Order: sequence, then C-alpha cells, then structure tokens
Amino acid sequence: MTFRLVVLVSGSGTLLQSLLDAIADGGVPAEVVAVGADRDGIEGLARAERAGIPTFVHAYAKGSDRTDWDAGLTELVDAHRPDLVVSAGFMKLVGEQFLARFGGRMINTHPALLPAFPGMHGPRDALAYGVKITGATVFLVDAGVDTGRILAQEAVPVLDDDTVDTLHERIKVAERRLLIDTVTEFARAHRPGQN
Ligand SMILES: Nc1nc2c(c(=O)[nH]1)N[C@@H](CN(C=O)c1ccc(C(=O)N[C@@H](CCC(=O)O)C(=O)O)cc1)CN2
Ligand SMILES: NCC(=O)N[C@@H]1O[C@H](COP(=O)([O-])[O-])[C@@H](O)[C@H]1O
Repeated sequence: MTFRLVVLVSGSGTLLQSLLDAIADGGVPAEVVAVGADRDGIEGLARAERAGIPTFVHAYAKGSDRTDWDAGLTELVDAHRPDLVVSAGFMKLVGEQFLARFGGRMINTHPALLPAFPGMHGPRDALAYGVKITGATVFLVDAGVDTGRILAQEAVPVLDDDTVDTLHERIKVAERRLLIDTVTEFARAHRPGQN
C-alpha cells in the first residue's frame, strides 16, 4: 500500500522538488498524491504540475473568517486521504479543525534551530541576532507557532560574509536531507516489515 503524502507550499518549492526526486530515485517509499498552496502562480505548483501531480489552491482573503479558511483547507487536504501532510515552505498557520484531523501526522520544516528564531523569517532573524550556528528543524505541527515536538535537527554554520539568501540556501541543503529522512521514517513505520 502506498504511503500517501499531501505537500503544502507557498513559494519556489525546492523542498518539494527534493522530495519528488528522492521518491523517483526509489529512496523514499511514498507517493505525493497532491500539492496544495495558499496562493496561485508559484513555482511550487508549477513543479507539481510538471510532475503530473494534482494541485489545489486555497487562498485566504484578508479580513475573511479564518475558521472557514481552516475548514476549507481541511476538506481539500482530506479529499486526497493523506497518511502524512508535509508543510514545505507553507506560510499559513493551520488551525483547530485542521489539527483535529491531521494532528500527529503533519510535519513542517523550519529554517532555524528551534526553539530559536520561530516564525516566517528564520534566516533573517538568525543573521540579525549574530549567531554563528543556526540550522534546520523538522517537527510535528501543533497549535502553536513552531512549538511542536522536534523530530530532527541539523546545525548549519553562519559565515562572516553571509547574506540572508546565502545563509537560507545553505540551510535548505540541510532541510532537504532532514525532510527526506523524516518522511522515509514515517513511511517505514507505516509499513512494518516491508522495507
Ligand atoms: N499551527 C501551525 N501551523 C503551521 C506551523 C506551526 O508551527 N503551527 N508551521 C508552519 C510554517 N511556519 C514556519 O515554520 C509559519 C508559517 C506562517 C506563519 C505566520 O505567521 N503566518 C501568518 C501570515 C502569513 C502570510 O503572510 O501569508 C498567518 O498564517 O496568518 C508563521 C510560521 C506551517 N503552519
Ligand atoms: N516558517 C516556515 C518557513 O520559513 N519555511 C521555509 O520556507 C522555505 C521554502 O523553500 P522552498 O519554497 O524553496 O521549498 C524553506 O526554507 C522552509 O523551511
């Protein structure tokens, strides 16, 4: 039985791509059955379309009811019957309804060594603080902002001449490794004796 992944993205989707490549290479016993986004016109969705993977967009209109948005996202994701939801650069917080359905089986990758530098700007905040070591974290999503149980972490050095972009790119190399390893572990645990 296939281990079904729904991946949520908001941007360029390089983490999604690394997962797709690892699956295609036979390194991850899972399938991406859908890719969802909170905005249209992003490279993350184009990557999914090129790979022939169904996509959906569920945008949040500023000022509208966030609970309704969360319920809509829950149904859109649930329609694809995921075993695991992967937030790979998804820039929206999921709420109560989403977590009632997918709590314990939604992971997120974050570009900092949590609990340091949570939120939307991990690399920028680490650079501004002046730390010499930052990193990547994969964790189980809960109701807080980047407070869920940590599953894997990797340290990444900050270099003297780093910009936010050069630092973020170095962190993404670590994030890709952690994400592939974590998804593989989930998929293996789901199919005991078959891997
Ligand atoms: N309930 C949770 N949802 C999500 C988490 C989480 O830890 N708990 N992690 C994220 C990803 N994330 C960082 O890792 C993150 C994403 C978004 C935000 C945020 O403050 N978003 C705002 C505005 C976003 C926008 O500009 O569109 C919002 O959602 O209103 C913080 C951290 C995945 N979801
Ligand atoms: N707080 C969430 C957050 O900062 N997410 C980050 O967005 C990037 C997405 O890259 P990608 O679009 O190239 O895959 C990744 O670094 C991911 O950790």
